[in-house]
Amino acid sequence: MVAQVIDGKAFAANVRGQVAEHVAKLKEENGITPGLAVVLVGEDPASQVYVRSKGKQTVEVGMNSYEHKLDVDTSEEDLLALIDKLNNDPAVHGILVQLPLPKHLNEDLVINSIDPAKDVDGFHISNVGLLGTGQKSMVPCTPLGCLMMLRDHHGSLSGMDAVVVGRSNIVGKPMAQLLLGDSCTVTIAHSRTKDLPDVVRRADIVVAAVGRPEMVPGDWIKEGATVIDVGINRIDAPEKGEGKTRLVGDVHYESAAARAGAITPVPGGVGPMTIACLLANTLTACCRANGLTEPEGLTA
Ligand SMILES: Nc1nc(=O)c2c([nH]1)NC[C@@H]1CN(c3ccc(C(=O)N[C@@H](CCC(=O)O)C(=O)O)cc3)C=[N+]21
Repeated sequence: MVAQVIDGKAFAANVRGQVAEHVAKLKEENGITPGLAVVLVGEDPASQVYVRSKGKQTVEVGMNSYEHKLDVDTSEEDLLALIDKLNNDPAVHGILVQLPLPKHLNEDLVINSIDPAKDVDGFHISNVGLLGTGQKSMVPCTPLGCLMMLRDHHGSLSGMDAVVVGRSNIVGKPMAQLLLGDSCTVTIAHSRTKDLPDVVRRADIVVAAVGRPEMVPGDWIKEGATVIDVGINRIDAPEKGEGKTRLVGDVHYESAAARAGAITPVPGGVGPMTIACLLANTLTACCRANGLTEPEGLTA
């Protein structure tokens, strides 16, 4: 089988188009402009690139972008004070604190100080609990983007065997909850899983989210399965010249594409969908904050 490539870049452009349409309508009919605040502590170059592209796309869909760049040794007190200010700012509908934070800051404490209604990452314990009990919540962007692509490709996911490789709070666990919500039979596998290759071979849907370059080879993939590759790993690419690098996923793309029914590429797969879903979540948060009907098809 030669896999159909799921074009996350095109899919994300479509989601952003839908968001932009709703934003325009909100402005026109209600005089409201959604606002997203992004907080970056420190100067990690990869984070800076990512924050810049979020800011740019936020403005492109017609929303307000507020960037807060804080010094790497910002105190917890100062960071919490900023979050408190953003929580109480009516122009801000979504707050994202870029992770990871410098070591001296307590990530759990910081995330849980964000107003859950503005927690567009869906990381606040209150949103985690709401998702786990099937109640309306803010859903983490990466898993939401994966779910949208899976639903688009399959229609119903009911009864499918899904294996999520990776158990992180930001991808693996919420992804499993979403798949369960769509009536998949869900397995969460991880580094201690026995017979991992055989566990993955059972899957109709494989979501790889471990952060290890090309760790899932093609011969773990069941013929015709759908493969969602969440990993974005930068590795050396001496074949491109000295000091050059390239991006690869957690899946060995070529061998997996030879067996899968459908597969997301890296780059151009899950990554762009993550940002598109961040914008969708900001719009959703804005609609909820104003008691307005939220957009269809942009939430879980
Ligand atoms: N609170 C928080 N929320 C996040 O969602 C969050 C975060 N912190 N910290 C950092 C990670 C990383 N992340 C990415 C999203 C999109 C691409 C993306 O669009 N990547 C492009 C490639 C970009 C390139 O060429 O480097 C792609 O996959 O096609 C990458 C990385 C969100 N993160």
